[in-house]
Amino acid sequence: MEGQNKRTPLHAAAAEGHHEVCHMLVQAGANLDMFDEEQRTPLMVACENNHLDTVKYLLRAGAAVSHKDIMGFTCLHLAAKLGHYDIVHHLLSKASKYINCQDDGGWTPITWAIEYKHKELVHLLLAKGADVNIRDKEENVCLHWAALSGCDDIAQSLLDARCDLNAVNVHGDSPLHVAARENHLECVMDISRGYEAVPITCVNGVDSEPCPENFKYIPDNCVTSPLNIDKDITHLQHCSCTDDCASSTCVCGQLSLRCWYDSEGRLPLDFCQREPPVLFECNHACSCWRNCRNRVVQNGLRVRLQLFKTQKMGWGVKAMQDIPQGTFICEYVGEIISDSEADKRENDSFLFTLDNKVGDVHCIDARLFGNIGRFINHLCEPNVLAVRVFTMHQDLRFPRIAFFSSRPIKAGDQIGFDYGDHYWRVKSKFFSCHCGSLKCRHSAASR
Ligand SMILES: C[S@@+](CC[C@H](N)C(=O)[O-])C[C@H]1O[C@@H](n2cnc3c(N)ncnc32)[C@H](O)[C@@H]1O
Repeated sequence: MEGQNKRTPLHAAAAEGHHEVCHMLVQAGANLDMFDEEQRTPLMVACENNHLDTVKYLLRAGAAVSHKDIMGFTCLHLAAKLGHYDIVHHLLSKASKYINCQDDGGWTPITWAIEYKHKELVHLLLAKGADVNIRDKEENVCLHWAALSGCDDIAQSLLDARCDLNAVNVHGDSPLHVAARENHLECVMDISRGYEAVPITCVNGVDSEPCPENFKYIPDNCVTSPLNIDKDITHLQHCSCTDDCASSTCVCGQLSLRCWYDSEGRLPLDFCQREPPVLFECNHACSCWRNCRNRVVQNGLRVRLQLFKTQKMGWGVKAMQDIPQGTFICEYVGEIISDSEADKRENDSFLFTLDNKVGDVHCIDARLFGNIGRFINHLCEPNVLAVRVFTMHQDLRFPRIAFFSSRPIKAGDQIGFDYGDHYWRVKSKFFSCHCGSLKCRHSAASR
């Protein structure tokens, strides 16, 4: 029996959540999978109207989960779009294979959950294996939709699930283009503007301060006045290795005492943290290949980091993944200046001194030009240490400053190094340490 909109009595009972009536109708021979005008079945109608008991009953009675309506929506699409968490959860427990089913626009259930900002539902679908890189009819991936809806938590979860930040749709837009156009740059922004191999997001969950824009993100050190760094290739000490430079005969390894990197590019547990050796990586004068073992810092950032607003230390840097001890985190990049120039600069908050025993002292000033390293705060219980590294030049006055994890770091931990007692002797007149550690040595209370 069909009524208005070609709906059967079973559609009507399902729409109201009268599962006992549904049961009577099914017992009396009602067809479970009749379509209404929009090609929706009673199960779809129950899903749309969030009637969990009716959904459970109809599934037990044998209703099909796979049907699509005239838009190509399945039950999962309908429930995901409307944010019906329990219905989605139940459907997935019964028929998880439809999790990545596409509707006529090429959208999957998670796309709808993203567009309507159903955060918990997005997390559920991610946990159940939703594919975030499926392209819709316009070649958008999930991040495009997160950028459009402007939900930073969801964008972050999608990045963590390896959604492609560089995916380009048929209009030539990446998710960043979409976010920029919608004025939602705070949510999916890669503060490195694509200069790093992994995007660095920026999140402020503390106040309304926008992501810092008062500096230029640069991936390598720069100069603003001539410093005559010796980059003469004939001055480079180099190896003649034809293997992977893991052996003790590698000249570059010998310059560093030995090649410290293991096969994963990590420093070993016995690496001296109190006085780290200077590292000489292989360079373009060597005979080895670009992928030899003795090259890590020159390969750039590889771990996922986030710039975040701390409660009391301004901006800080957080790990977005577990990081084993000895892993290269990032470099401290900025403008290389002379010590005398550094003395003239009013703001010394971003200076890193390149002490050396060979000549004039220089500093890296990351105030105007810098990378993510400029946001790393002081921690009295640090989890990274600074190591001096030479890569494509060996002018001993200008080592690169590379941060390596000094202990295992958990996803979500703030990253920090020890600024040193000298720093705090000078700065304690103006402010005290807010690292929050029970072992804090520079807090107001510990003075
Ligand atoms: C290199 S910057 C680090 C990034 C900085 N938090 C920001 O928002 O740009 C150094 C400055 O951060 C702040 N800072 C870093 N560590 C701190 C700590 N443990 N306690 C208090 N302030 C800290 C101080 O203002 C310091 O001058």
